[in-house]
Amino acid sequence: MRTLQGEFDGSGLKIAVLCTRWNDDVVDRLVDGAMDVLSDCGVDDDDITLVRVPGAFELPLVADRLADRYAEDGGLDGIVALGAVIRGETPHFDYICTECAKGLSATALEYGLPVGFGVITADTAEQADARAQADEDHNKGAEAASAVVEMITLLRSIED
Ligand SMILES: Nc1c(NC[C@H](O)[C@H](O)[C@H](O)CO)[nH]c(=O)[nH]c1=O
Ligand SMILES: CC(=O)[C@@H](O)COP(=O)(O)O
Repeated sequence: MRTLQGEFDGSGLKIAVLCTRWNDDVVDRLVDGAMDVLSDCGVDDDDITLVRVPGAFELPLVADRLADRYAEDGGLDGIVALGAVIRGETPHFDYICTECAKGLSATALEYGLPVGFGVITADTAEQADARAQADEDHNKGAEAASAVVEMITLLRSIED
């Protein structure tokens, strides 16, 4: 039986980290978690581009624009999308979360580009805080970055 599995060797990879300004007290900790994982995987700091967008609703458009501009020429190997959407009084939360996830997934599929979904969707600030801890097992940014590196290497193994 043949098994295909990604690795966590990020040497030479070019990664874009997208993050929101909304809830930056949480999101900045997701960025820290993602950067720590990318560094641990051997991604060169000079090969990481950090892009800040207003909110989670804007993540897909910027992800799509980056993919369209850089994915084809080898200028981008993966995207880590980070945000924190915290439910309020109205259904606004649902629309933001749905469109954010749908849009990021559409870009991944359209360009064959790994996009890590590091967007916390929480009912309370406490839930969001619990998913942005320094411990990478409790940090959605670390989780998303790890998934991107693994997916890039897995997809390359399929192409071989
Ligand atoms: N409430 C949250 C938002 N709302 C803003 C939207 O994402 C968007 O920027 C606005 O609707 C303008 O288009 N964004 C978050 O990332 N997190 C939230 O909790
Ligand atoms: C998730 C959001 O958009 C947040 O701003 C909640 O806003 P609202 O209380 O108006 O639903």
